Amino acid sequence: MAMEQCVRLENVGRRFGNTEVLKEITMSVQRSEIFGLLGPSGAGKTTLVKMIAGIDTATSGQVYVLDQKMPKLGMFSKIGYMAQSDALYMELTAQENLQFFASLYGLRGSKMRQRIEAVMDIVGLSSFLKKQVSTYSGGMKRRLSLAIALLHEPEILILDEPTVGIDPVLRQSIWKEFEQLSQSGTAILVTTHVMDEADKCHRLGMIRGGKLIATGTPEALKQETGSETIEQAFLHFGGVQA
Ligand SMILES: Nc1ncnc2c1ncn2[C@@H]1O[C@H](COP(=O)(O)OP(=O)(O)OP(=O)(O)O)[C@@H](O)[C@H]1O
Repeated sequence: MAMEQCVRLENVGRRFGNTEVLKEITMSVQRSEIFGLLGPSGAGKTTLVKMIAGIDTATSGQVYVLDQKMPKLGMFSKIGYMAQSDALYMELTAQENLQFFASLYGLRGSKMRQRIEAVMDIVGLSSFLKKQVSTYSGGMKRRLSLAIALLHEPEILILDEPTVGIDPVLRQSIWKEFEQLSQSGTAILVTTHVMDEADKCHRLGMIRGGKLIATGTPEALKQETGSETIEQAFLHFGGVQA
């Protein structure tokens, strides 16, 4: 059966002035797939996901989302994007934040209420709905940002380090939710440098110095390099012997 590609990158590059931050990235993310972008700080993960989300533009190559060339304005309703830094209105309550973003996505009335309830339940914040966001901890803000990205049931979910500052128990339940979303057809692209999260992805892209140095399932990447862990496999592909 042919796989349905939700995201497709062809020789994508990005430079800032004379600095080439991403080089000839070719990869794809399929429907129902959790694809992890793994790499050290500064590797280019955020730059790459921003181009897929349509908030930055490649300087070379092509980015397609659902067969549409990005950036494209109308695509924002199909994409849920959780940035690395939280874009929340601190002086408003969580509920007001959610209502604001829900209205941008055209959600109204009972559908809006139902989605707000559902996403706050997923991130374990239901009892904090009416609290002002300025009183939230860092981890709670991350969870609220994730709730916002899930509001409009996007076909593609792009999550830039979604579980930073989130405790292990909740992190596990959030990953279960990612698994469920993927089973219901959502394509999920997640950046991480947490190795145990990398193991939960269906497929990984290892990125280092702006280059995609390897792609494959966690198992295949380990096998190919004779490694016991993803970390060792990463070091191997990066030219460092563990
Ligand atoms: N607007 C910009 N202007 C100039 N350089 C930039 C800009 N945005 C990113 N860069 C550079 O691009 C490189 C990749 O940054 P990026 O944020 O994509 O890395 P990352 O892999 O997401 O890192 P982290 O895990 O720390 O978030 C870095 O060297 C960064 O300094």
